Amino acid sequence: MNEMFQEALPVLKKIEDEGFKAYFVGGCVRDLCLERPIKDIDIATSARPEEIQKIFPKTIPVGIEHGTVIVRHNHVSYEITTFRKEDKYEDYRRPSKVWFVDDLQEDLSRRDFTFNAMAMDTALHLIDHFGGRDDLKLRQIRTVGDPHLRFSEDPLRVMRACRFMSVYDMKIEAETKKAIEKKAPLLKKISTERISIEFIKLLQGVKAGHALEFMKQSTVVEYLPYPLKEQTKEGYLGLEWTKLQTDDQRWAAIILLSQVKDSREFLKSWKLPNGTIKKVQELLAALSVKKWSKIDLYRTGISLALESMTLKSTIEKVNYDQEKDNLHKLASEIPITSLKDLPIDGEEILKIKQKSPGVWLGKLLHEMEEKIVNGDLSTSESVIKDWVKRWEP
Ligand SMILES: Nc1ccn([C@@H]2O[C@H](COP(=O)(O)OP(=O)(O)OP(=O)(O)O)[C@@H](O)[C@H]2O)c(=O)n1
Repeated sequence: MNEMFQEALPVLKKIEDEGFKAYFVGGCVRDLCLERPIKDIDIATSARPEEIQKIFPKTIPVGIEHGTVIVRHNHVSYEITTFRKEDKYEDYRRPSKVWFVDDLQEDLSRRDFTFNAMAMDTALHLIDHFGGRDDLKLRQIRTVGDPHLRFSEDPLRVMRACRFMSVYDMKIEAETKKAIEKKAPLLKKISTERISIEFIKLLQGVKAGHALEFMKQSTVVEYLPYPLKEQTKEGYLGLEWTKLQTDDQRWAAIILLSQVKDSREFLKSWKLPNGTIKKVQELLAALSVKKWSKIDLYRTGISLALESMTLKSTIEKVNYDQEKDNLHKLASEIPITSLKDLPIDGEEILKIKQKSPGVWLGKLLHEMEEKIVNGDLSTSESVIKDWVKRWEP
C-alpha cells in the first residue's frame, strides 16, 4: 500500500464517520495506477465545505465558493472538494458557475480524461465508471464523454492532453484527437500563465518531442502564446535525444528548434519571470561560442558553459561528452573564479597608484583579470602589486 494513501486514509475515514461519503480522486489515483510517484492527494466528498470545517480543527478555506477546503493532518495538506458540477462562462477567464451535487458519479463525469475520472474508496477499491484503467493499460488519452464538449468547457484541456502524451508516453484516442484539431483555436481564450504551466510540464516529459510533433500536426502550436513554427531539419524529436536538465535549457531548446529570431520577445510572450528570460538568453549566448578560451569560460562560468554543451547535444544530436571533459580541464587551469580570490582589492590599488577612482580602475582590473586567467600573471601578492605599480593606461 502506498505510504501517502496510508497516511491520508484516516482523513477519509473521519469524514465517513460523520456520515458523509469521501473518496480519493483525480491525479493521485491515476498516478497510483501508473505506479508513479504521487505528488499530492485530493479528496472528493458529499460533505459541504462548512461541514468539513466543523469536522477538522485545522482547515484553510482556499476556495469555499468552489467547494474546496484544505485540511492539515499530520503536517500534510489535503484538498477536500465537495462533489460538484460546473458551467464555464463563455470567456473562460471568469470563474465558472459551480453547484454542489450528492453523487460521486456526477462529479467524476465532469472531469477531463477517463484516467483522471477514477476514484478510490476507504477499502481502496477502484471506482472507474469511464474505463480509465483500460485506457491506462492501452496508454491512451480519451475524454470522459463527448470530446468536443470537454474541450469547449475548458480549452486548457487541449494542452493537458498534450502534456499527458509527453509525460506518460501515451497516444491520443481517435475521436479525442479529432476534437483537439477542431478546438485548438479556443486556446486563444486561455490565459498565458495557465498555458505556460502546462507547456513547461510538457517539455519536462520523456516524449516532449513526440507531443510537439503532434501539436504541430493538429495545429495546436499555432495557438500558443507565441506561435511555434518549427523549421529545423532536426525537428522537435531532438528534445528527446539528450536529457535536458533545467527548464531554462528547455526554453532555449524550443527557441533554437523553432528558429525564433527574437528570443526576448518570445520569452516575454510566455510571460516568464525576468530571471528566466535573463538565464535563457545567457545560455543562448554561451551556446554560440564556437571554441572556448579560458577568458570566455571564466566570464561565462563553467556551469553555464556545460549547460550550453548539453543544449548543443540536444539540438545537433551529437554527444559532446568529450567536449565537456575538455571544458572541465580548461576550467581547472584557471587560477581564480572571481577577482575576490586575489590578495589585492580596489582600495589597495588606489593606495598604490595614489589616484582617485575613475574609468582607469575598471580598465586596470579588467586587464589584470585577463592576464591572470590566461596564466600571464601570477596570483602572488608581490607580483601583482609590482604589476599594478608599473601599469599605465
Ligand atoms: N482542466 C481541468 C483540470 C483538472 N481537471 C480535473 O481535476 C483533477 C485535478 O486537477 P489538477 O490538480 O490540475 O491535477 P492533474 O493535472 O490531474 O495532475 P497533476 O497533479 O499531475 O498536475 C484532474 O485529475 C481532473 O480530474 C479537469 O477535469 N479539467
